[in-house]
Parts: sequence; structure tokens; C-alpha cells
Amino acid sequence: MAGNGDGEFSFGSGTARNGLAKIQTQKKNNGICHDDSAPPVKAQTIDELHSLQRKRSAPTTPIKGTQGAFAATISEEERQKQQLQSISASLASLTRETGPKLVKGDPARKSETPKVSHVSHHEFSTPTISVSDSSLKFTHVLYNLSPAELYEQAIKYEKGSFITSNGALATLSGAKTGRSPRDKRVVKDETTEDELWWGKGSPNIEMDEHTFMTNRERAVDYLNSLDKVFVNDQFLNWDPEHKIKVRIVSARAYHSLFMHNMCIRPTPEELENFGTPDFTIYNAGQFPCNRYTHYMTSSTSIDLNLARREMVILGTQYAGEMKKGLFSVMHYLMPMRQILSLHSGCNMGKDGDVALFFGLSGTGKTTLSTDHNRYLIGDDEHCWSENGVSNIEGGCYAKCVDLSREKEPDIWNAIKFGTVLENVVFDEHTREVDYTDKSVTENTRAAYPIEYIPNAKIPCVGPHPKNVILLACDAFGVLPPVSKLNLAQTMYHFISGYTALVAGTEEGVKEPQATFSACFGAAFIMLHPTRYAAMLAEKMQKHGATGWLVNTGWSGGRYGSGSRIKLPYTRKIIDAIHSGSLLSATYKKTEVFGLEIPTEVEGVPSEILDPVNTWSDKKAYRETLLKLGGLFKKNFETFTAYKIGKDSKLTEEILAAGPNF
Ligand SMILES: Nc1ncnc2c1ncn2[C@@H]1O[C@H](COP(=O)(O)OP(=O)(O)OP(=O)(O)O)[C@@H](O)[C@H]1O
Ligand SMILES: O=C([O-])CC(=O)C(=O)O
Ligand SMILES: [Ca+2]
Ligand SMILES: [Mn+2]
Repeated sequence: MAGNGDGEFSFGSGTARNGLAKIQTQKKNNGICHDDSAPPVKAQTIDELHSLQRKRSAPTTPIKGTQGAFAATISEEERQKQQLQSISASLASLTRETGPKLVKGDPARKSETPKVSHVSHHEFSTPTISVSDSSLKFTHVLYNLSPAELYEQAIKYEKGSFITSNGALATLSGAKTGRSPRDKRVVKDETTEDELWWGKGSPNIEMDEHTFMTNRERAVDYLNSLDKVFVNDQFLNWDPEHKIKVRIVSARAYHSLFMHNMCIRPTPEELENFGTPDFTIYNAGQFPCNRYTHYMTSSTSIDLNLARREMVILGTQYAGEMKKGLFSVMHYLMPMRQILSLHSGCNMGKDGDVALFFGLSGTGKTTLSTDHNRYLIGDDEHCWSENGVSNIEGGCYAKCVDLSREKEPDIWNAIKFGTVLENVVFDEHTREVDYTDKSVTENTRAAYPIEYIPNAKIPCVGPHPKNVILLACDAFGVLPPVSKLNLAQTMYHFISGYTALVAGTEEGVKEPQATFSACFGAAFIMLHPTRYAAMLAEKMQKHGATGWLVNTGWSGGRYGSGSRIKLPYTRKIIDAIHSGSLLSATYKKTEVFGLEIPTEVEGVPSEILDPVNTWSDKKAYRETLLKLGGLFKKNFETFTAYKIGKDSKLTEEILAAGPNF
């Protein structure tokens, strides 16, 4: 028996005891049957009803009660006009008289089409003399859309966009599923000729200013020919003193959502005061470059012009080009301010101990910096300044191949509404993602805002690092799972930047192979590697950081016969580094590489700590070890002529810190 709340008992005239509520049709006075469960809608027509569904909000509405200097004087209309003017200036042709005619909003929403808010690039040009048909049409600007809006744009207009069962937006990046480093060009002018690293080993392949302008015009014309473009105004670098304003103009909702996730998202207030960007990307990736254009060796071109503070992308839709293109820019801008830029992950313990994780693509920066017991500062790009460390980005870009909930729970859970899932395969009906499926590419990726990781440290800054962990995925299986490095060794391995490149991230690489990439990111650095190395040495010395070399690659034989070191073991090793317990372990020195290896690490079988134990064929081990040692030596030859910083003693020590045989 149940009380009805009025102190009386009843057998429930309205409530069936073991089932659904009984439907009651009350007889009103007029005898007509009413459904009065809710008040009626305040609309006379279906269209009116739909118009009630949405109300206007930021970023198109000014913030009420803003105390800023111009808050009272600038009207909403004026602000919008200024914003469009700024975007129009960004998109202007530099050879024709008039800028594009821009209007805000989705062209599909007819009611919002032009009040003729024609913004002319040159204020005094005569609008009646149109130079081409293109100047007669409007280009709609979709400005800083929200993830929900971008989902709708992607699903409506971009083939290959789907919502997966976890809520993420699955997209295809097209023919390119990795970066195209050979198609990157940097404008060589009077300044950059002296400042940047050119020539053998450098990622900076030259192009001239005129060719850049040709490609820029091609990209801008393409973008202006579209009905709509996406514009993202965002930030890079969480250090407020060295924040960079970036504008990304793109043609795909995929690109806009990717950058929304990867760059730092402005607050409505910050967006209102955004002003002129410090750097602009024109992503016309669906459109090829013209191979008859000087310097072009394929139909893909990623062009960087530091003087103009612009980047142009033609012929690749892989979104990572934008992320890493901006990273290259930071590798120039930050050292100019005596700040070291790093291709590293970064996290912090409860006691404020910070660790950096360097490593090439696929070596474990994202996997190992995402640690449930520590605060995540960032997974891929950082700055180390006098103030400590700061993340450059606002999001993470995790590899998804063979992702499992059990091994990487935080990354697994970050794949939800708002996350971009690139090139994954999923069940047509249930939309469950099969992370083991490499049909599209091995380089499947998830891009999500950093706050999707529960213990992200926001703002993403921290004190000076205590540990500097160099990750190498050694496909030869001869580097120990962990070794402690002295400063000279840390520098030697930092400059060497060894790994066995894991398939897929760079076009054309299909299976692991030994690679050396200076500073663990030669594809992105702009200055000579010794410049970054000198800064790192100085900072590590000054702040007393310890260097470590961690092999996240093979054990028990080379790729093909051995197997990859189990992730739980690597995590135990990393735990011991963080806790400081590894510092006081007993060490012995390896032959050839002269690395200090611990005899014991808690939770890790001791026999795997010295790789020689894991190889059944000791002769093959020795041969492979010498082979890799030889590759290191050969790679380092190009650096023997350089001095690292002002300390010639350190330079000598670095040269002696490599393999010896
Ligand atoms: N022992 C191990 N340690 C670290 N990662 C491992 C290990 N074994 C397997 N893996 C896998 O290797 C991959 C490491 O990729 P991760 O995303 O961390 O690369 P990354 O260094 O961040 O590269 P990128 O710069 O391209 O983003 C993950 O897929 C991870 O599951
Ligand atoms: O840039 C990419 O495509 C992925 C990445 O982080 C890297 O390669 O270092
Ligand atoms: Ca990563
Ligand atoms: Mn990276």
C-alpha cells in the first residue's frame, strides 16, 4: 500500500500497481476531450515555431555590460562591420581593385542574406566598375562557429562526415592522410636568408616572394569563389605575455572544428577585442597548386611567408598541416624572444614536478603525457621561457590506431561530442568505431579540446621542468627501455632525434624505419638545431633538470622478430622517473652507447632492462647494436662542425657522448 501524500491511503485509482499509469480522459464541461499536459506553443505556423527555437548569442551578440574602453561607443552593427572589414582585408585579392563581398551567416539560411553589407577592400575604389564576375557575388563568412554548428555544416555538406556512436564527428581528410614535408616551402628573403636554417637536412625548402603571392592569389581566389568560408579567430600559447593571435580561413567545417579544438579558444570578450590577427592561414586544401608554377614539384604546396605572417595551403586537406604549420611559425617567433619552443608533451605531478616528453611522431608523447595520476599541460607543442612551461595549443591530437579503453582510458573517454575523428572506420549501422581497422590509413587520429582530459591543467602552464624524457621508438630493439642521461648525453640524443618512424604520419612511410630528426622535430624547426639545443642545455643546467632516454619501441629482437615494449611497463618506468625513485636506483653502463641503465624498476621485469637479455641470438644483438651505433655516428657527422652555445667544453662533451666503438 502506498501513501498518496494526503495522509489517506488508496489502491491507486490512477496508478496501476505493477505497470503503466492508466490513461485518464477527463470530461470537461463542454464535453470535448483535451490534452492539457502542457500549455500550447506560442506560434501560429510551423515556420514561426522553428524561429522560436533559436535565440541569438555570442559571438554575434556583443557582451552586455562590457566595461571595455569602447563598450559604450561601438554598436553591434559597427562591430560586425569592423569584423567583416578585417576578414575582407584578409581575403582581398592583391591584384584586383575590389575585395570580396562578404556577408555573415550561412547562405542556406535565406532570411539572413545580404542587407548589402558590401565591404570594399579599397575604400575609394569605384564599385560600379567591376573587374570580373567574381566581384559580383557574395561570400558568406561562418565566423567562429560552435562545434554543434560545425557538425551540422559537416554532415550536410561534406561527404564522409558522420556522427559515431561515441558522439564524435568522423571525417575523411581525403587523398592525404599525413603531412607532406617535401611540399613545404618557406619564402627566402633578405631577412630569412640569414636567420633561418637552409640547405642539407633543413625542412625549409626555399621559394621566392613572387611565387608565394601566386599561390596566395590562387588560394584566395578559390576561397572567394565558394559560397561560404569558415573563419576561426583563436590564440596560440597559454603564456599571456607571448600569446599569438591566429586567423584560419578554410573551406571545410572539418578544418574549422579541428582548429577550434587544437588552438586556444577565445572567450566572447577576447573575441570582441580580437582586432588584427598576428598570423593568417589560407587553407584551400581541396584545390591544387599549379605545377607550372616555379618551385612546385607536386600539386600540393604548404607555403610559409614569415614577413607577411601568412601561410597558404593548396592540394592537401590533411588538417595536421595547419597545426604543424603554426608550430613552425612558433619555432621562429619564440626563439626570437629567447623562448624555447619544443616538440614535446608535458605534465605535472600533484607536487608541481613538471616533466617534458620529447619524441618524434608515434613515440608516445600523447599516450604518456596523458596520465590519470598527473595534470596534463599539453601533449605536443610547448614553450619554455623564464616563467616556466606553457602549452602552445588548446587541444590534443592522439593517434587512434589500436586504441583501447583499458590501456588508454582518458583518451578513449575524450572521444565524444565535439571531437574530430580522422580517417577511422566504423560500423555503418551502429556507428561503433573499429580502431583496429587501418583500411583508410594507419595514421587515424582524434583531435579534442584539452579540457576533455579530466585532469588537464587549465590554464596550461607550469613551473620549470624537473625531468626531460626523450622518447625513442627503437625498431632495432637494442636501446634499453630506460637510461639516465647526463647533460651531454641528453644534448647528443636531443640533436640526434632518433626513432623508428611509425607508419603513416608522413606521406609515403608505410612501415617503421630508423630516422634521425634534429630536436625530435626537424620537420618543424626554422633555425639551426644547435640554436634550440643550446637553449635547452642552458635551461636544463639552470633549473637542474634530469635527462632520460626511454625506448617505447622493440624488445627481444628487431621489428619483425621482437615485440613492442608493453605500455604498462613503459608507464611503470615513467612513474619511477616522476616519483624520483629511479634517480636513486643502482646503475650499470651499457657497451657501445655508454648508457646508464638501472638494474631494477618497480613493476618491470628486471631481465628486460638490459636488452641483451631479451635477444636469444646474442650475435645478432651485437651486430644490430653496432649497426645502430654506426647510423648514429654517421648522422651526427653534420653536427661535428658546430658549437653548441658559448660553452666549448660542453660542445666537446656532447661530441663524445655518442656511441663509442
Ligand atoms: N610502450 C609504449 N609506450 C608508448 N606508446 C606505446 C607503447 N606501446 C604502444 N604504444 C602506442 O604507440 C602510440 C604512441 O602514439 P602517440 O599518440 O603518443 O604519439 P606522439 O608521440 O604523441 O606522436 P605525434 O607527435 O605524431 O602526435 C599509441 O598508439 C600507443 O598506444
Ligand atoms: O603533425 C601531425 O600530423 C601529427 C603530429 O603530431 C606529428 O607528426 O608530430
Ligand atoms: Ca601526439
Ligand atoms: Mn607531434
